[in-house]
Amino acid sequence: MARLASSSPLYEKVSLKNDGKRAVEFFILLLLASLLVYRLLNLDGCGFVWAVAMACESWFTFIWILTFSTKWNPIAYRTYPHLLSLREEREFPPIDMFVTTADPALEPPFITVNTVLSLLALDYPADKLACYVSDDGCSPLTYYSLREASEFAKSWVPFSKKYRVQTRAPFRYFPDQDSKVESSSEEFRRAYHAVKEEYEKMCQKIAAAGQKTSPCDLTGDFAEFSNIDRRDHPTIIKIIREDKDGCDPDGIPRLVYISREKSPKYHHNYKAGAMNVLTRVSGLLTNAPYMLNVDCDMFANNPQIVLHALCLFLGTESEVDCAFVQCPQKFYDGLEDDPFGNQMVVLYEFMGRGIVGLQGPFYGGTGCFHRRKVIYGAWPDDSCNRTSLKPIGKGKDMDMEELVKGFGSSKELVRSASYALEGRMEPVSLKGLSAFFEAAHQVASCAYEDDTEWGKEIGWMYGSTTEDVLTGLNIHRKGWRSVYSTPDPPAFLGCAPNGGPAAMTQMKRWATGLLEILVSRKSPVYATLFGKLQFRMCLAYVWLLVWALRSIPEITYALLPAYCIITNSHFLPKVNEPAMVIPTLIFVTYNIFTLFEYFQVGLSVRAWWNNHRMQRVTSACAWSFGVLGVVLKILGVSQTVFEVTRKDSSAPGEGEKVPDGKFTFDNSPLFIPGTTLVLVELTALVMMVLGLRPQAHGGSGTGIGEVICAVWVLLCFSIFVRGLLEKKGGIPLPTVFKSAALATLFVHFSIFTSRA
Ligand SMILES: O=c1ccn([C@@H]2O[C@H](COP(=O)(O)OP(=O)(O)O[C@H]3O[C@H](CO)[C@@H](O)[C@H](O)[C@H]3O)[C@@H](O)[C@H]2O)c(=O)[nH]1
Ligand SMILES: [Mn+2]
Repeated sequence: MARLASSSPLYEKVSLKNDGKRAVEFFILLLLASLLVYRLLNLDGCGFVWAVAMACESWFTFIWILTFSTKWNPIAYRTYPHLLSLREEREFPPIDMFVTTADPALEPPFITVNTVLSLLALDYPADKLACYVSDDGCSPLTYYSLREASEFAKSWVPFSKKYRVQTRAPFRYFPDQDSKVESSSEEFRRAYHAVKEEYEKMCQKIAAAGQKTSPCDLTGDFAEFSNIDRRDHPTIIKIIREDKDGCDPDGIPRLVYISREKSPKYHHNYKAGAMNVLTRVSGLLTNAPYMLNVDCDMFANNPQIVLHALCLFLGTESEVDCAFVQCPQKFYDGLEDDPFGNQMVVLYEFMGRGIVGLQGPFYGGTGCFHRRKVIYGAWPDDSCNRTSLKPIGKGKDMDMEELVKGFGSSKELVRSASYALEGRMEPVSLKGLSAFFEAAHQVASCAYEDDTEWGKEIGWMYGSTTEDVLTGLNIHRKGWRSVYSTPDPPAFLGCAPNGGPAAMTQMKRWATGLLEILVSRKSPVYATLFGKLQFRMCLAYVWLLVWALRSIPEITYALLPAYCIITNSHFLPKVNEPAMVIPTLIFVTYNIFTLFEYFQVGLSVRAWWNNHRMQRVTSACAWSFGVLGVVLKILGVSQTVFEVTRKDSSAPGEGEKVPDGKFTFDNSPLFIPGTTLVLVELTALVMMVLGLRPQAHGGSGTGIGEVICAVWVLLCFSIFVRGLLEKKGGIPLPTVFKSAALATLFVHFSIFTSRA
């Protein structure tokens, strides 16, 4: 495709480096180093506590080095889609859009429908778009809802394009617009009320269908859903909307529903498995060179997002610079001051942009545009074969036999894959829909991937519950770079889980999946040694993949003040020692510095504090179970699982929502570490106040430092203190008892070791 004259580039790359911040970060690094030196110099006679503290602090220094390196050169991309709009429509490449959903109860079809509607209404020639929905829940309600949505799209798509609606997910658009509409033109008002009425009808139908055991009679078009077991059923593929008369750029994109075959005999590999089926089925029908994928709750919030992404794909000098375009995950209905610390704004802004300045953003699983050929395992053109794995897709010398080995036995799929790898844009010409159905059922079956490269070298990678990071890493390993797109308004918005069990479970899954990658053969260390992953990119990946491991030193360090108070010893210098300056400075500088970062992106002190303390809670409670999960997997005791996050439905009449920012507890063992920590610190402080402690050895008893630290830990875990006191919504008694038992053990252990 011809590129525009270089005088009007489609995008710009801007460096956001900030020398002041670099200096402070370096200063903190120096402080950490001097603390370690101080510990080393005073090793004699200090014993166990000293060594433990030093080990933890070495780890924190290591993490800081990773952070420091990653944040060094933050980058932003600015894209100019209006320049792209000047081009002829026929120059625009086709895009396949994938939506995954897995459970109609945790992910209400109403939400999926809104996401799909927002995609169908994107500002892009409709005949170049196709939307594929994968339903791992095999739910007739989801299918029913999508059919209704497709009907409604007939009014919604032209309406939103004609009036340049910004938010094209109706459930977000209408409530927001109601107050403004009365001051608009007569014509708009009429159109608005008409389309709103249709929308409400659709909602009512979906809600009514959701109330019944099955949404309608499971006959006719629905017959395949009757008596179905979602864990054991044949493939269901439905073309909800096809492109009958060929090209109509002003029409409505194609919409396809897929529920892949499931069988207890085959592991379905969760989302990665679903994505691979979507890739194959779409390869047969449309075979677009670019693929957008979103989670079912991540609606398109910027209707121009495809154009923004194409600015990057088409504007980069060489393909190697842009394997995929990732948009950051942002959330709608974000609670004020981020009480659960899961909006990740600051994380994306500084760490995220820093990574963008390295080899490009990690793949985040949603809001991402991929090149199909990269997903098909292609290497950048100039690459030499540095690993034992054969590079696929080297243009002319493509070997048919190799392709069948990689892509499986479907002739149609192999042909379409060879087109994609060669960069030819046409889809395979299947003779009519029945030929398509036959081939599509074949590639969506459980057994299709046997003895192929799917999940290993082709498609979304298997073996981690964070398949996104693993898949992205495998792309970066080949030397590809990726690009970040942050248009205004934000490209996609999704829903962040509420605080409590849902958020903790999600964090546990992430930590587990990330650690699975670190200990696997696909780890970034190998990728740097034997592949083309850049060294500092490797450090950035390590920073992410060690999330779970960070829980161990963090819990240990949080226990140290309690241990010292109980045993009347110390792990910090005394107030009268000059060395006390070092930990004090670290504490003060670090906190002021991070606070400043929150101010930089316009957030409040409260948001900073919430994130800081929730980080400690997540680490102690969720990440620690990530370590446990992976250890059990390595020992062969149990497998890791992908537990789907509950999405709160804003569907009208779907019951009450509780977005009051209150952290809730349940019986899950995830809450035991936090409860135990709180009980231990409290016990220590009480023992100190009541004078129940042993005499200090030679005047080296607990100092003020340890007491401040214990109080700080209690402040960080204050939701647990509250949870202990509250009857309703507090920590369940069984959890309290288990934690109390652990806390008692710890106190006895401490006293025992100090006597020994
Ligand atoms: O067996 C499964 C399990 C999940 N999903 C889909 O995967 C997506 C993500 O699931 P969710 O429960 O929302 O997980 P999150 O933790 O919110 O997802 C984040 O983290 C995942 C990796 O852990 C990535 O895959 C996601 O893209 C990213 O948004 C959803 O659309 C699900 O429908 C499936 O299709 N099949
Ligand atoms: Mn999600």
